[in-house]
Amino acid sequence: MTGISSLFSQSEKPIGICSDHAGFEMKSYLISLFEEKGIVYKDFGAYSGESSDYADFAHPLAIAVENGECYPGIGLCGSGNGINITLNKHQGVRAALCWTEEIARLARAHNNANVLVLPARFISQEEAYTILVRFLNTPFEGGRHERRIEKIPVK
Ligand SMILES: O=C(CO)[C@H](O)[C@H](O)[C@H](O)COP(=O)(O)O
Repeated sequence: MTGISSLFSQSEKPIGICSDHAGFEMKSYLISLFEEKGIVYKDFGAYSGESSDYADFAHPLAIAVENGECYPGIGLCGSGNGINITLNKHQGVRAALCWTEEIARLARAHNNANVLVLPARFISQEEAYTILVRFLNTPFEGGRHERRIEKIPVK
């Protein structure tokens, strides 16, 4: 598997990233990796570990992914559910809550997920790194999965 930096060089857009307070520490860890590897990103908050509301950060990230400003997105909260539910209110977002490398692979290969959501209170930093690298390095398979994702938006 190739690493974060080699994959990201294929994207012309910054990674968009957000969390609430529960995901702040893990977001900071991922941002430190981006900075170390020269990966361009845009941080949509939270900007501290002080108690906050995930929707305040998830909506701006979702809009940035929808309008093409950022790709892919990464969202983090305690369980991942609050951020994930909010992101998926946006028609142009396919956010996938991933807690294993295999689920991350399937989120890209089958669902063409454009936002990775991590449950920060339930995985280690090492697991987050592995999940993220797998997500970034897996292409969408298309075929039958294309037909299925085309049926997702509410008409
Ligand atoms: O929205 C969530 C659960 O669905 C997130 O995990 C939040 O981070 C969590 O609810 C925050 O909980 P806290 O007790 O306010 O820290």
